[in-house]
Amino acid sequence: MTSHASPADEAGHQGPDLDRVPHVPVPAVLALGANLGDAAATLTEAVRQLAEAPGIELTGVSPVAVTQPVGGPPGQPDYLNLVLTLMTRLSPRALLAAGQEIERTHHRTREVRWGPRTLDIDVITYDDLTSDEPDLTLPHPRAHLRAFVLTPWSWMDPEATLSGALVADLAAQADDAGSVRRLPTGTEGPGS
Ligand SMILES: Nc1ncnc2c1ncn2[C@@H]1O[C@H](COP(=O)(O)OP(=O)(O)OP(=O)(O)O)[C@@H](O)[C@H]1O
Ligand SMILES: Nc1nc2c(c(=O)[nH]1)N=C(CO)CN2
Repeated sequence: MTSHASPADEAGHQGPDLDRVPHVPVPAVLALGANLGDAAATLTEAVRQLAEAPGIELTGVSPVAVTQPVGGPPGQPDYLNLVLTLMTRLSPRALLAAGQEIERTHHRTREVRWGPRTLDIDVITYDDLTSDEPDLTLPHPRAHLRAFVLTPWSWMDPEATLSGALVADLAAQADDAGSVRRLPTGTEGPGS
């Protein structure tokens, strides 16, 4: 565990320093989603890009989930989702930026909130850091409600916890629990 607290600023606001580079690698969890183009190929490539990114060492790749879209415009294709665990020497914001850079290489655009996308990479947790900053809220503010994140995470690590709760329990309680299924074995995908 590392301390990320920064001194209170002039307004008395105290928050984590999201640009702080850790002294030792810290654990983090990322969630990936894709529902445009060849989503399986995109996820495979994105996992490879993250594995090769400086300052990131992947420690786990979940099986791929086929998930019905949550929110956003109607008529979107199903998503493929997966979760990665890693150790990183990057600061929280640098880890977010690394994911966003990879999104850009897959021509990710941001037009409609929760609209279809070639690739989305969310930072779910970074060490034990909590942040209310709009550009990087930690843990991810909606992850605990999303079976499309929680279920593949629990497949990979049945003991995983998020903010003190068992991820598998949160997955079972999520509104979208019934619309997440495992990509059939033998299908192309980074977790297969
Ligand atoms: N934990 C986080 N992981 C990724 N982005 C975050 C996080 N916290 C805040 N953000 C900010 O959210 C902004 C919008 O991100 P994005 O376009 O990926 O949202 P979304 O995937 O459509 O929706 P959601 O945030 O519900 O997953 C980003 O510019 C980013 O700075
Ligand atoms: N099934 C599914 N639904 C979503 C997803 C996603 O990755 N999978 N991402 C969203 C915004 O991040 C909104 N809705």
